[in-house]
Amino acid sequence: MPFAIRKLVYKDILKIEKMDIPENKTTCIIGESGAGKSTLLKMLNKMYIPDEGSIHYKGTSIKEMNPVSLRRKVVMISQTPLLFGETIEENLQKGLIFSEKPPASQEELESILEIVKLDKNLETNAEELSGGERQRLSLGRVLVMKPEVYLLDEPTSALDEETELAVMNRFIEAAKAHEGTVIMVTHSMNVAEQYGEELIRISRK
Ligand SMILES: Nc1ncnc2c1ncn2[C@@H]1O[C@H](COP(=O)(O)OP(=O)(O)OP(=O)(O)O)[C@@H](O)[C@H]1O
Repeated sequence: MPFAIRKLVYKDILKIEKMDIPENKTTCIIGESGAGKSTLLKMLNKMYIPDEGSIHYKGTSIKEMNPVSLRRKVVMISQTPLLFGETIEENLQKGLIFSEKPPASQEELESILEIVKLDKNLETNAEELSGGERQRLSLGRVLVMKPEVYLLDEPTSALDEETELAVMNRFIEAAKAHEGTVIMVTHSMNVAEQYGEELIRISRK
């Protein structure tokens, strides 16, 4: 059980009595706009600290954990894709630098671009990418890191339905190949129904 949440309160935004998120599975978080879905994800990697209650990661309270080491294991993609360098290659390698891992080979990076269906060269300037392409680059960047947990905040919101389903299918398969846990906020009932092994609905407090 990577995450066990008990009696959590955050401002007047979130109140969760008990929530368990399973390991090596895909959990989809759904709920109306403003319900607190992004807030919950940000608590799981200690970007926000609950006012009350506890969050345990693999049996240890995250209060006791160093935020940087937690974020190397529990990696987040924000709702608005961020760029971390000039070229696609720099963006893909950035997560490895952050987690102090050796750089990936060109072949590995090219296979990651295929998984996320980003048909571009590694040398392409990332500034040229569209919103949907940047989302796929972000998915690629976290996939290269092979973290224990992926926190994905609407990772495919800018993609058309067909591409969204194809990308998530391949992403989840790749994450599971190294025993990753995927926790994803999504507005897409298609994605939630097809890939959510667990479904958590958040409603306004
Ligand atoms: N740091 C903060 N301080 C105060 N209020 C906040 C903070 N972060 C978010 N909120 C508020 O908390 C509520 C929940 O926001 P959150 O972004 O978690 O919702 P969401 O369910 O992810 O919404 P959406 O689906 O629209 O992205 C919103 O009303 C938002 O304005």
